[in-house]
Amino acid sequence: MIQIEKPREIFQTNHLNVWYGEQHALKDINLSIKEKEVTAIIGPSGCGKSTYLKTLNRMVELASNVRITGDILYKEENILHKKYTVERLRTKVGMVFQKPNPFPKTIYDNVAYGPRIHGIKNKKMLDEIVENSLRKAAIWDDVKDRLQHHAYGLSGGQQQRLCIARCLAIEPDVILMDEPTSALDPISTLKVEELIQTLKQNYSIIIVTHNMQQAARISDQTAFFLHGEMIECSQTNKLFSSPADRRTGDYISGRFG
Ligand SMILES: Nc1ncnc2c1ncn2[C@@H]1O[C@H](COP(=O)(O)OP(=O)(O)OP(=O)(O)O)[C@@H](O)[C@H]1O
Repeated sequence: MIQIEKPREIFQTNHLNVWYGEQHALKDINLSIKEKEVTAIIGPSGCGKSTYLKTLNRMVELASNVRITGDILYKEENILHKKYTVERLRTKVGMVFQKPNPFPKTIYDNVAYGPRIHGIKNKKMLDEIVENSLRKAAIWDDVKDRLQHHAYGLSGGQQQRLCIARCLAIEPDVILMDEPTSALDPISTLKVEELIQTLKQNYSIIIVTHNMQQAARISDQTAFFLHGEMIECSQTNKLFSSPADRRTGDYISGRFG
């Protein structure tokens, strides 16, 4: 008998609550993120999408007066446990932001930055990591003859793929993407979407997007958030064709948000 392997869960959030002071930004979120799939988080402005993403790499802790309850299991270990260090987490969970944010350095040094921090000094090894990461981010051909040029000389779309290469250089398992194409033109957007489709063969990707067509095009499962609650999460085809909750239907058909 042929056994079809089900995707494993890489992240599991159980009864997750986040407050910024009095503001209850995430309310009892129970969500499983599957390995080597693309999970899209959608919902209107202020519903808690970015907060959820930033909780997964504990960036949310940078906000003042933040309080978190519940569990976040990454490969079955609770990352909110005080023994789990942020440094350890960030080697496994990389992040790409809305606006491309290369460091004010050369293209090479941007990608080599993470590996150098982790103690890799050997030039040949760094050269290999830089080339492989740029290839995986589908930008090697654009930059291979100008690795020592400043990253700011690249177009916005190229800068975003460079930031993805920088993230891949630390060999993460998970890539968090917070509206990664919202500052890009349609052609660059298409390239990044194609890249996401390729990357999911090896990485688990969680993407926050305002663009519902984008969620429908590139994700396997979609979660809809509203006022800090997760209203529903299901296979993307199902969520967009027959949502279980009326509020999801209203949002995806443009009745609000
Ligand atoms: N650092 C912070 N301090 C206080 N409140 C915050 C902070 N960050 C976010 N919030 C509040 O938490 C709620 C959720 O914000 P969040 O940024 O997660 O929403 P979002 O769905 O990502 O919104 P958008 O689509 O506009 O980016 C909002 O009410 C927001 O004002």
